[in-house]
Amino acid sequence: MTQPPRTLVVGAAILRDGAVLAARRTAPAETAGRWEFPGGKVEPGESPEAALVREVAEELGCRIEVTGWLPGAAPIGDTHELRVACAVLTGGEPTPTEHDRVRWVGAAGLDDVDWLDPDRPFLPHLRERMAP
Ligand SMILES: Nc1nc2c([nH]c(=O)n2[C@H]2C[C@H](O)[C@@H](COP(=O)(O)OP(=O)(O)OP(=O)(O)O)O2)c(=O)[nH]1
Repeated sequence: MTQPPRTLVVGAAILRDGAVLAARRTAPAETAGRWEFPGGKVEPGESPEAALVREVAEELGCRIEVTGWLPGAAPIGDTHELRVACAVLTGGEPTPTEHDRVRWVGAAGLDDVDWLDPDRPFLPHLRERMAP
């Protein structure tokens, strides 16, 4: 039987000064305390880039510009999938409204962060983009 398409979740790897912004989730309980790329579900009729700009404005009160997508997509459970784009800040300073912490992580510290599992396959690609 054909499976229905997975709902796309997009995450923004916001890069500045050789570091990426990680955000710590507060809900739901299964994901609280784990770190992720800010973002969320793409709404019907919305482009992935527009979803990222919207979600980051909602979650962090700042503006970003998407600079390119990291390769691949990672399953989230049975129904969703994650794609991650690199982005740069174009206005404002990230101030979390839904996460309880944000932090800038350098390439050397990427593996030490307690990322959500679907985020991990993107880390080698991200490290390449962060190389000086
Ligand atoms: N935003 C984000 N979600 C991720 C990442 N990795 C990962 O597994 N997820 C999962 C967590 C959630 O189950 C799902 C995204 O849900 P969400 O709650 O952030 O999405 P949303 O803002 O559109 O929320 P909603 O109100 O529509 O539920 O994807 C990631 O790096 N960023």
